[in-house]
Amino acid sequence: MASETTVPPVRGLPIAFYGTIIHSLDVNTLEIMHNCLLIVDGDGKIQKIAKDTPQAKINDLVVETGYTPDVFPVKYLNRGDFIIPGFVDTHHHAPQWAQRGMGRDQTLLDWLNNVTFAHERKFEDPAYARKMYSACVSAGIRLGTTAAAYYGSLHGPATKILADICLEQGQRAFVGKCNMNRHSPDWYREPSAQDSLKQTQELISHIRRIDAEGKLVKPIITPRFAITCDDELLSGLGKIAANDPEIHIQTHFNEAADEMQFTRQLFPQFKHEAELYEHFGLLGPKTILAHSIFLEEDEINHIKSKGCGIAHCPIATATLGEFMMAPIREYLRRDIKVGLGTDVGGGFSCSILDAMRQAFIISKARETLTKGADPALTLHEGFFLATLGGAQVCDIDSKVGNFIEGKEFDALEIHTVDTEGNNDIGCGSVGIVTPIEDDDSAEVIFEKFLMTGDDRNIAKVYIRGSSLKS
Ligand SMILES: O=c1[nH]c(=O)c2nc[nH]c2[nH]1
Repeated sequence: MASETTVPPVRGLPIAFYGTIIHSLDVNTLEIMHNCLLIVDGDGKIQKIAKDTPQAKINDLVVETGYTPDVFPVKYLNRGDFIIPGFVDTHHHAPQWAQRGMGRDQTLLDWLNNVTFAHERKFEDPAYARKMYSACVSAGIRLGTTAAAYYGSLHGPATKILADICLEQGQRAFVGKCNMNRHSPDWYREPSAQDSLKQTQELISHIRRIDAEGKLVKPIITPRFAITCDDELLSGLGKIAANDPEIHIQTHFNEAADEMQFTRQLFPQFKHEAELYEHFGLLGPKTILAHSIFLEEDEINHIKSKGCGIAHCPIATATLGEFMMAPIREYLRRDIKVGLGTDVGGGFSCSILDAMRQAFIISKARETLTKGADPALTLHEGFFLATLGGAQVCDIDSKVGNFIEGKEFDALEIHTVDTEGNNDIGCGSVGIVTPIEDDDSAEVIFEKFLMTGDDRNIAKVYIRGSSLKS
């Protein structure tokens, strides 16, 4: 009998780093910790952070923390190397991994009908699902995504496989199957609301069986959007959420002109989408709203009062259908939670670094359009969205997102200089990151990585203290 997937054990042994550690304390505050000793305990939790520690003091601190220096592994980071928190992808369609960027010239609803549904249908085959999802999850880890909110296809069995794979590979994940019982081709539609709800309950039970404490993988209710869910289905999902305060929810929200028009036609009784999803009990502090482009004033107040988070997906919204720009500056001004999403496969890239760079471009365009009223995102803000902001949107910021003693160590070890001290050769282990020069400060090196680095610079990926990329 095949054994069931279980939570991989944590490393079991402590590890420590000494060098430059960089993280966000909040949206406005980037902290660069120099000569920092960071100790991770055997359970994968950050046990000690000691900034500005002279090298000669390391042994004393190791002893103070309860370890024996002779046998304690301290990893000394070279100049050009640093540690940052892992990236959080707040919006990712795993079954679209092999169709990224296809059909960009179409409007959203045409793209779903002409490109996407046919592709997602392939996930009725569990063997295909296993092959694609394994590749998709390992690519995300390689690119530094330590946590992701995944939409599966409509298939319960394939989505269980996605959850299994996240657990097997050790990625932190929210996994949901798409609920959709209308307004899609009959060959890609659930037969009834009852069937969709049953498959959802079974998926939730499966995930809670393989990861009972939700250490890595958690279920997430995933009404694809109101167009594909009838009233009975939306009410049933709202009831599941009402009876399960721990459950997360994700959906698409105010994302395109054709989508908004059709939604209004289907639900004329609601003044906007916020009222619609609220009516069905689907808005709360654990709800992730993808896109959120065209919100009315009242709607913004609504989602703020409910504590919802926004998955900003600037690649998809700028390249699929019309060019659209979510009002991110306004959301940040109002203290609404915002993170970044790759939106694979409306988004062509599965890299959060790419999503961050595109967020800079979109925010520049908005700054110009608003004549400076909505200033463009700063580098620090972009990095915050990619890390702590994403963790807030997924409601896991008490566990991960930055380096605070007691949090779990989800982190990336960045190298911008190879073992010979070179980085200007345009190839090899450090890729084509902008050359590091002798007088570059840690902040300059960090900016060079954010703006020009790629997965070759992500030398190690740690989730709960275990290294997943070697
Ligand atoms: O970017 C998107 N991708 C999708 O698969 C989808 N479905 C509904 N709305 C959507 N938007």
